[in-house]
Amino acid sequence: MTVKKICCIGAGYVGGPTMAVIAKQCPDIQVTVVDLNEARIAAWNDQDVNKIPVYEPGLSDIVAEARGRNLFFSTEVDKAIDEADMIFISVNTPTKTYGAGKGQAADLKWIELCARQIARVSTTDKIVVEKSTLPVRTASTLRDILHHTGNGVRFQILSNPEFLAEGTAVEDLLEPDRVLIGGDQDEEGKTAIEALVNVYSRWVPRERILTTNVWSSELSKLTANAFLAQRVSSINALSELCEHTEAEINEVARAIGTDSRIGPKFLKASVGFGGSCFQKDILNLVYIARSYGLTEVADYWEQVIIMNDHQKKRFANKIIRALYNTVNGKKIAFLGWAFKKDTNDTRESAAIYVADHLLYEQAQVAVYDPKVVEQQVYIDLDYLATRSTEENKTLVTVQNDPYEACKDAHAVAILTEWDEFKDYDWQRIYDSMLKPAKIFDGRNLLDKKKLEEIGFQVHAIGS
Ligand SMILES: NC(=O)C1=CN([C@@H]2O[C@H](COP(=O)(O)OP(=O)(O)OC[C@H]3O[C@@H](n4cnc5c(N)ncnc54)[C@H](O)[C@@H]3O)[C@@H](O)[C@H]2O)C=CC1
Ligand SMILES: O=C(O)[C@H]1O[C@H](OP(=O)(O)OP(=O)(O)OC[C@H]2O[C@@H](n3ccc(=O)[nH]c3=O)[C@H](O)[C@@H]2O)[C@H](O)[C@@H](O)[C@@H]1O
Repeated sequence: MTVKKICCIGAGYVGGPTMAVIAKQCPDIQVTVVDLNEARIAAWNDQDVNKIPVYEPGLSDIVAEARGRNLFFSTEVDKAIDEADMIFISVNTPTKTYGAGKGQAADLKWIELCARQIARVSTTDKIVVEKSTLPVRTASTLRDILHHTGNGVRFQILSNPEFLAEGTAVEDLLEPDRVLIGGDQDEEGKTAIEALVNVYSRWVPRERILTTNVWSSELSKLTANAFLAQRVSSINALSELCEHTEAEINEVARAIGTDSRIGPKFLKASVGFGGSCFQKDILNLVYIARSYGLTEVADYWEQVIIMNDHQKKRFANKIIRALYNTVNGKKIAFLGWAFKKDTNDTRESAAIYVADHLLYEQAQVAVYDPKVVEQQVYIDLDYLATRSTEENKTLVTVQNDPYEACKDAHAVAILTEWDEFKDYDWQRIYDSMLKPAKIFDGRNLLDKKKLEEIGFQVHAIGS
């Protein structure tokens, strides 16, 4: 079967970039990305491609090339579903905030709504692809809904989890380590798998396209994120030990990373991992394991989250301690608010939690981030519901100029590893700060020796 029309439900950080790349690489396939969020679709359609809602290096060029040719963004969900022969579901699957599984299980409300909508409007056979990250066995729910329409339309369900990382989405999509496709192992299932393999194989070497049964594919996505996050928590755990023993975490990371069995990636100690997925997916894994009565398995993975929470809190406490145990009324400049560099995404960013902890102690926080807009900072803090919106507005300012953010500050904290921070005029920043001027480098980004020569007191992670 040759795919001619693709519909993707969900125009977010995954749906937008993945579909833009499919459209770029497959000019003969019409790709329509739909979303209920009108403002988001309007932004994807903005004449000025620099105003698309997801900031990713290289993405605006791809959108400019394909949009209007074979890439479309629309709010007409029913129409796009009915016209497509392959439908990707790429909607959000956040942690449940209510009811059974609150705080751990994935909220599959939006997934189920999509399945019901597909069941309701489809008049021709479809391949439905799980692109969202889902608990293992979700395909059985989709199957139950889609196979009981009674209108004779046939559906095949595939799992095709996405492994892109934000900030490098375009290169990850153009040159993925692997593409994973899970499907039923009968004839119809294999035909559906092959149809999707044929889309990716236009640009991904065939040997990098792995095919499995649906359940392995669903579980592999949660597992990959759990392993990656576990590495960060492992190195962060040791960063604390380094701070007590004069060992240097960067040196330890290099020493272990050169062992080819361990490998050098994902060993950067930090203020803690953030992002929309690591925490949510591990909590989901923990919940699934518990639901099967696997207490030891659940406890094992939960520790990754416990360690991460500890690291964020530890960083905030370190600032408070170094500022003589009181930050009340003291200005602390935050360089970075996004959860990592090269993205405007702030979901679960460590910066939010560090700020919240300092605000609890009545600090004055001045935030500068090259890509995060002012309103987002307040939305993130208000979401925690720790204090009133007015109080957040009083205690936190958002600056467009990093030098302004650092002026008259008692301390500067690096929360995101934006490259530009390395090139700032640190002498100028030092001169404008209160003394002793302190830097808390939550990313081990800056040149500690140079800063100390200027006169800063530098506190790095694991050093
Ligand atoms: N953000 C990332 O880097 C990655 C995310 N994922 C997974 O991909 C999924 C999507 O994540 P994001 O793109 O970050 O989420 P997002 O929140 O940026 O985008 C989801 C979009 O789906 C839309 N939506 C929800 N229900 C809808 C419906 N019934 N009809 C039409 N539109 C609907 C929302 O309005 C929203 O714009 C999640 O399951 C996530 O775990 C997987 C890999 C990477
Ligand atoms: O499912 C997802 O959403 C995605 O989650 C992560 O991607 P992402 O969260 O975008 O970014 P990462 O590069 O993984 O970074 C996650 C967090 O860990 C932190 N990190 C990462 C690496 C490291 O060595 N140290 C460290 O603190 C980052 O600063 C960031 O806060 C995975 O890397 C992707 O493969 C996956 O598709």
